Parts: sequence; C-alpha cells; structure tokens
Amino acid sequence: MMRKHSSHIEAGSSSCCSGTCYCSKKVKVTICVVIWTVIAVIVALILAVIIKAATLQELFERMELGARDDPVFMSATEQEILERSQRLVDAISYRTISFSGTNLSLEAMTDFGTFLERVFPNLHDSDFVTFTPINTYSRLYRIEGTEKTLNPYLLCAHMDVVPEGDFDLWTHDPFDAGIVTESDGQDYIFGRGAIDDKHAVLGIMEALEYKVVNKEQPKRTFYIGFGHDEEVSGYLGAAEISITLEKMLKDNGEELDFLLDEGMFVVADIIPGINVPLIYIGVAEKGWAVVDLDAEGDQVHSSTPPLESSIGILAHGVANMEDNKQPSMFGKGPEIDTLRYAAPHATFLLKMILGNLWLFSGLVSSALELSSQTDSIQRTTTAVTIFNAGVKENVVPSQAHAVVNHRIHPSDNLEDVLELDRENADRVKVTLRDSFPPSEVSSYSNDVIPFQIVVNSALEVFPDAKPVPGLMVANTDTFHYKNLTDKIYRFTPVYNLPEDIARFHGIDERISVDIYSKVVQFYYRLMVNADFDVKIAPTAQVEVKPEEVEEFLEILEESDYESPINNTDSNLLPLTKVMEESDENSANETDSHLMILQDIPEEPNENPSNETDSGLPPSQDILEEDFDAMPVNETYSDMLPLESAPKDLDLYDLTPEEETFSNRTID
Ligand SMILES: CCCCCCCC/C=C\CCCCCCCC(=O)N[C@@H](CC(C)C)C(=O)O
Repeated sequence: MMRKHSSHIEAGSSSCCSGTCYCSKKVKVTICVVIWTVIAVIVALILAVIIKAATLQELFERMELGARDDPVFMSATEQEILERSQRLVDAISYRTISFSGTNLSLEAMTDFGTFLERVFPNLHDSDFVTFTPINTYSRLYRIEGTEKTLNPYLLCAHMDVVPEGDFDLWTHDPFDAGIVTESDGQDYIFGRGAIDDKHAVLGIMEALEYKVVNKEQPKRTFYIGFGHDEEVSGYLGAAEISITLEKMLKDNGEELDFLLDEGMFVVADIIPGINVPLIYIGVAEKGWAVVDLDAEGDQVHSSTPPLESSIGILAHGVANMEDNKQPSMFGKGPEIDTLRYAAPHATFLLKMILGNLWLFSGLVSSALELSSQTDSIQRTTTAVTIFNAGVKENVVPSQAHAVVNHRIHPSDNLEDVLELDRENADRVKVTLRDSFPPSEVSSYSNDVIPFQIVVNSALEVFPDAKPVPGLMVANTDTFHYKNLTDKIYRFTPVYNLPEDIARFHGIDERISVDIYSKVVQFYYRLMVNADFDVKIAPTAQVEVKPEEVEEFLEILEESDYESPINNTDSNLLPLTKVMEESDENSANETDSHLMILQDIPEEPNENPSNETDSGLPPSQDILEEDFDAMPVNETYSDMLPLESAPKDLDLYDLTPEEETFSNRTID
C-alpha cells in the first residue's frame, strides 16, 4: 500500500494534486477547475474592491448658492468677538435649569428673557421683527422678509439647561466661570449650556441683531422658536410654539419650508481612518422610551439574607440588558449614508471597506460597536439611568426599582425593544412609562435646497470639513414641529472631538471662543443663504423701476386705458392697484396668469448673481422674448395658483400689452 502510494506520487507529481491522491483524471481536472475558479473569483473580488475604493466619488455635490468663493461674514474684530463671547458668558450665568416637567426654574427663565431683550435691543425694537411670548417663557419671533414669501423657515434652540450634576467634578463653576484659557492655549467659555444650547440661542440673536443694526432685512421671512423646557421634553415650550406657529403660517398663507434645530455637530477623529472633520447633519432622530423595572423579594433582617434579594434580581436583569444589547440595525437607517458620504475621505484601506459595504457591512458593524458613541448610530441604545432600593443598612428591601431610557433606532420598533427587555429581565416587572417614535428621515439629496443651505453655511465656516447626513442619536424639540415640515435638520457647528461629546450633560461643558465665533457666523450665513430660495406669493407687490413706470403709462395711453394710478414717484406698484374688477374676464385672466406661472422652467436658478438686491431678476433683462430663458428659481412651480390668492385681489381686463407687462414683472 505504501509502495503503491509512493509510486503514484512520482507518476503524478506534475498534476495539481501533486500526485498525492488517487483521483481519476476527470476528477483532478474538475478539482483544478474549481480551485482556479475560486482563485479567479477571489482575485476578481479583490480587484473589484480595489477599483471601487480607487474610484469612490464624493456623494455630496455642493450647489452654488451665490457666494461660494467669497462669502461675506459679519464683521468680527477682536473686540466684537470678545463682546459676543461675554454675552454668552452672561447668558450661562442664568440658572435656567429644567429638573423635571413640574420643576422648571421659571424665575431664572423670566430673567433670561429680560436679559435677551436688554442685550439685543435693536432686534426687539425692529419694524420687521415681531416677538410673541409663548406660554409666558418660550419665545417666538417672526422676521418679516422684504418679499411676501411663501416658504419661510424656522430656526430653533432652547433656553433651558440640565443640572450641573456633580459640582465638585467641574474644573470651573458651571454658572460663573467666564472665559478661561486652558492648557491648550485656547480661550473657552465654560459652563452649563455652552454647547447645549445657549450657544445657539445667543448665536441666532447675535446674527439677527447684526442684520437689524446693519439694515439687512432678509428677503425671505423666517421664524425663530426658543423653547423653555426642551430638557424635559418640550411639552410646555416647543409644543406650544408649534401650535401658535401653525396658526401664524396659516394666517399668512405660508408653508414652513424647513427647520433647523440643535442636534449633531462637526466631529473629528471619531472613526479611525477618516482624517477630516465631518459636518454631521442629523437628518433623522431616534425615538425615545422610558421603561420602569421593578423587582420584588422578601424584606428580612440583613443577618439572614434571602438567596436572592430584590436588588440582586433587578441587578441581574439590568446586567443582562447591558450584555445583550438591542440588535444592530446597521444598513437600515441613515447611518449607512454617514459612512458612504465619509468614505471618499478615508485612508485607502478604509475606503476599500467603506466603499464595499455590500461585502463588509458585518465587519463595519462590529467596528462601530467598539465605541459607545459610534455604536449609538446603529442600534437602539439602553441606558440605565436610575436605580433605587433600600432604606437602611441592616434591612433587606422588598422592592427595587430602576429606570431604563432607550433611544430607538428608526428601523427598530418599540414592541421588539420591550420584548427583548422582558427576555433580559425575566424576573422583573417591565412597564413602559413613556415613549415617542423615531422621526421620519428628511431628504438630503443634492437637489434639496434647504439641505444645501444648511450644509453650505456650515462649509463656509468649516471649509475643510466634509458633510455627512446621519442619525441624531439623542432628542430635540423637533418632535413637536413634525407636522409643520418634512425637512427637519439637526445641527449646530460646534467642533467636537470624541472626548468633547461627553461634555453634553456632562462635566466641564465648554465652547472655545473661536468656535463660538463660527457659530455666530454660521447663523448669519444661513440667514443670507436662505434668501437664495425665496418663493414669492403671486400677490406680492411688483417692484418696478421709474423708467418702467413711464413705459407702462405709455402703453396705457396707447391703449386708451385710463390709468387709476398716479403714484409714479413710488417704485412699488402694487398689483392690486393696476387691476380693476371684471368678473367675467377674471376667469380668463386667471388662466393666463397660471399659464405663465406653469410655463416657467422648474430648474433651480443657475445664475442667482443676476438677481437684484430685492431678489427679483433685473427687470430690464426680462424682455418678452427672453421670458422663457429667464433665470428663475424652481420655486415658481410651487407658487400658489391665483385661485388661492386673497379674495380682494381683483383681476382686471388687460390688453395683451398690459398683460405682458404685468406678467413679466411678477417674480
Ligand atoms: C460616524 C459618526 C458617529 C457620530 C457619533 C456621535 C455620537 C453623538 C453622541 C452624543 C450626542 C449628544 C447630543 C446632545 C443633544 C442634547 C439635546 C438633549 O439633551 N435633548 C434631550 C431631549 C429629551 C427629549 C429630554 C435628550 O435627552 O436627548
């Protein structure tokens, strides 16, 4: 047998089996084919992975909003930066702490409101800013645009803060630290609220105050909503702001285009292998659930402890919950696009992995799990936040109670989450106390102008960072506004390293003077960039140059029309004034107006620099023959049809020339 084997080895040494087996030639050929096929597939896969990595394209394409290369910022001398920082320091000194839904610091909140009015006097006094107190403490502002806009937006922030926690762990007083120079040589504004969320309240106010002082009334109307109880779910603040705002929008014939609230931030060094900071925009938000856990046991003398106490039973349940996490949903929510958008900026090795998630998603999910911060984007999280039991050191208590706070991934559902809780804590009573579902995902494709406005504004202050959409892993007031718009973004341009993220609700919350200055500039640029997409009501006043008025009057004269207008000094020609009633003709006129509105191409304005200051295209450029080619915002297609114009808008009998004239000037 041994001999036979060795002779076979000699005879078959050139075969692919190296002559070590007794296979027939046919089997050998088959094995060879299989082996080579496997090798070929592996080589092809490796090649595909490498090619994919080498050809990764940037997914975010920046839309020109008008001032890309040379954005004009607020003036920011050293003195101005210092004064702005000092105002944030002062804001932090108000202890506007929300302890619970029924324990808010209302006196401090009243004082904080007075403080805002004192340090931003011009905006509170402005003709185009209207302030409405909501539920006494929350604040809603309407900033009237120069145009009668149909698509205002909302900037949100909240004025309350969480308690400081363990005061002794803070390096500086959480409400009275001022500006501190740290060992890295940077100046920081320290204190509770520095990044959550008084930087946003003050940043928005600074930008608006600046615009008011410099007579930069925006073209586009917008709203500002500052809640006073966000940290305890916003039912008294944002929820009420939302109700009032809905009514205001309705009364003004407006629809909220988008809203921007706090949320995610600029984050660096969060994923090893991605060496650029990421502008992480929260395009969706996790759901929320609060679960009570109750265990029971015998109450006995501590000298004869039971085999299992209520505390032991509860502790086991809680430990199981931490060990058997809720399942990963990687690939089923916005987290996959966070990585896909970041991939082109990764090292080549990481590009091979992130560029080929179809192959490596398991690996990536395991890697995300290594840090609690990155893990939070891929699953429902479980945090044990309260654990209570016992009254005396020698009494074994009969009851133990804990509270778990889940943040629910958008692809998960509450029933499944609770089922796993009950499996993990099988000898514990598990009761759902409170919950709300995850949000919808707001659109972030490249043609979504609100997304572009937010990202462009962030890029203007952080030009080297790369935008990525993603999941907001905590919660905001936006839940209360979800009926008002489907474009909800959660972001402020605070710059965080992973260790800084722990400062939210943690110890030594702070923002550098430099970054705070960027926060202010971000809101200012956002107010400017938002003017790019002004959708103007068809009933808006028409802005006409004096020479055009003359031309108009000539046309009227030629057509024997007796003009009711004598106000040639005014360069504002209200449409309603040039229209006289004609009931039978109004239907036709409506059609003709509608036809013009519908004929206008839907592409976004390629050349917004052609706009005049008022946002209208220069009227001398809008000759009749040019009408089709006129650069317009896509917004025209969304204009209200004239049927929905206010009832007092009378349509009059126009000659063809008049009609041309009046139509061409409607913007
Ligand atoms: C690949 C990139 C991974 C990025 C991971 C980022 C991890 C972020 C971690 C923490 C985010 C902190 C966000 C702080 C939000 C503060 C707002 C807040 O506290 N809201 C309350 C609202 C609640 C309804 C009372 C909350 O508890 O969420």
